[in-house]
Amino acid sequence: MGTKTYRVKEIFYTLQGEGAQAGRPAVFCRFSRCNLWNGTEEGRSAAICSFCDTDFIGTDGHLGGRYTSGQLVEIIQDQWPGATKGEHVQGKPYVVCTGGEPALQLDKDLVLALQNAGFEVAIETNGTLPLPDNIDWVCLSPKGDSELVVIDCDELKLVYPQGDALPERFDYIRADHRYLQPMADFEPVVIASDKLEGAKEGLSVSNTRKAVQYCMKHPQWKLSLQTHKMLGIE
Ligand SMILES: C[S@@+](CC[C@H](N)C(=O)[O-])C[C@H]1O[C@@H](n2cnc3c(N)ncnc32)[C@H](O)[C@@H]1O
Ligand SMILES: Nc1nc2[nH]cc(C(=O)O)c2c(=O)[nH]1
Ligand code: SF4
Ligand SMILES: [Mg+2]
Repeated sequence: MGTKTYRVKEIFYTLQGEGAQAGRPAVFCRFSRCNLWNGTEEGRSAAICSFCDTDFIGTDGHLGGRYTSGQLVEIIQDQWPGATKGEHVQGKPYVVCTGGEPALQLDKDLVLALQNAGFEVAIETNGTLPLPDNIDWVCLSPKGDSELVVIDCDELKLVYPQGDALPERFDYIRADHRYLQPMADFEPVVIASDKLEGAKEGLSVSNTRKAVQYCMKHPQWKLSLQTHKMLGIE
């Protein structure tokens, strides 16, 4: 029996840009592959999730590769200031498992290994696959008409507007926070970023307006802006 390896697109240290933890320093571990889109532009129109803003194919990004649990934990720990250098670790180390769809690969053992290394473990998931039950923070982001198996979460973060996934459809989901996140435009309109020239997508004025209006009419929903895109950070 071979040792299990995880396929990772990229690993980077930044601020969580979205939702209830926005502004919090975090290591992002972006797992390769998704079950709702094959990741190619040709495949986009036929995908269940057709508006994805992320390249999650392969293992060729920053610190990407195929890793055992031990290797992955070490690389993630290395990104946290001071964590492996015997210095005082400030703040609770925080890792966000994302992708692609991280639930295709993330398991209980890896979550536990990250926790044993001192990390609080978060996931960004589309909610169509079962999750390990020891994750500390679950951000559920439903897509189109896909069927959810995750119905309980810390935050529900719905990309808006989605014709097949109107907010009312998720009244039954238990969540401590409910966010609408404007769907990003693939022609960037306004972003206060020095990377504007190379940007493929950014904030959409009209989707943001629609989300603001919806939240003000239905105040159980709050607005989530992708602040990292405004800041020009990863
Ligand atoms: C790239 S996904 C990866 C994690 C997981 N597959 C999911 O969909 O939640 C990370 C987050 O970005 C959001 N997202 C993806 N494309 C977006 C877009 N065009 N505009 C706004 N948010 C988007 C997703 O809804 C999700 O909350
Ligand atoms: N800064 C930053 N915050 C994020 N929150 C969720 C992200 C994701 O792609 O999962 C993301 C991301 O890619 N960058
Ligand atoms: S489910 Fe998540 S990773 Fe997959 S295509 Fe949609 S936004 Fe992208
Ligand atoms: Mg992102």
